[in-house]
Amino acid sequence: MVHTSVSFQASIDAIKAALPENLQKPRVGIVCGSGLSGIVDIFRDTKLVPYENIPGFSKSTVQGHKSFLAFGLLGEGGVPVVAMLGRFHPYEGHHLSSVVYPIRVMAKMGVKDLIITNAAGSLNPAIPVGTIVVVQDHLALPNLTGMNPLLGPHTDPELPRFLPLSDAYSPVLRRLLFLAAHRLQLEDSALAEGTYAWVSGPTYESPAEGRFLRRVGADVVGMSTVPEVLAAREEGLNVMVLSLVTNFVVIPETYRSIKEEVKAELAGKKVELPEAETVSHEEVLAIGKEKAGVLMKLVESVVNDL
Ligand SMILES: O=P(O)(O)O[C@@H]1C[C@H](O)[C@@H](CO)O1
Ligand code: HPA
Repeated sequence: MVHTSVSFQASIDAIKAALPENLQKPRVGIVCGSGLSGIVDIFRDTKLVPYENIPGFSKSTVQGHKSFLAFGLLGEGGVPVVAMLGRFHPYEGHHLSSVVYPIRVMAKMGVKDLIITNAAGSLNPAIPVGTIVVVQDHLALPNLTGMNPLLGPHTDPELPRFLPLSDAYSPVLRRLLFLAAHRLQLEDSALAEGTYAWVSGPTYESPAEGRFLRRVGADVVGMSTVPEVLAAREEGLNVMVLSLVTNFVVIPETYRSIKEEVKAELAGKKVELPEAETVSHEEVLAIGKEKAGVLMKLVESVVNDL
């Protein structure tokens, strides 16, 4: 799908037609990761707009993702916000321009700050399951090899052609996050800082891939977020990313040697078969459900302080 200023205006008109006046200019955008859409429960004056009613929007097909934009007021100050209850991943077959289309629409509606959440696997033994990682950098092999949402003709002279990424993750928003954690009396170990590796999915990492990502400096890995960050930065938004660690990436130090096992078996030894460790989307969603409350409170508190 080719997105033009005409299609953006059509999307915005359709959205605004479904909203009361006080929700039409959201200040903060939120993208909800797998199983993390519960934040809408603490919005006030909530209005849901189904993606199917918005020209240019696709439909999210992943379990744990809905297909609504949720508008409402958040925090004591009643900050107008918009949340994507469900995102688009390239592995679902969405073109990268469709993946980032809602981000551009949010920016064109007036959003200034974007808080992106996701579920991610930990590559770092010091970052256990349940930790919220405040992303400070990313490693995006797809971007480096030609799968970059900003590829293509430079049609909007208002946007930069060559986007720097050294300052992609706002220190201002991250500071507010850690102050919020202090106010909420979270334990120090509840939060970590780290680098998010973006992979296309939908396969989880092989052990060698996990080891590679760890060695090149990634702390967590996931299948989303980076395209959204790029589009948001191109649109001039301040961005913060919170990754909820839902599993460890399986990175064995040594491999089971079938060759040696067969030798042992032929020599008459009984060979114990170890249970294979794997990760599943069900596990990802279960941890999301368990920890969504903390994430929600942190986001509310940051929005309150903006
Ligand atoms: O949308 P997010 O990044 O939170 O979802 C993660 C990555 C995959 O879509 C899925 C794998 O379990 O969860
Ligand atoms: N790998 C990639 N994406 C993920 C993972 C993972 O281990 N967990 C949740 N999303």
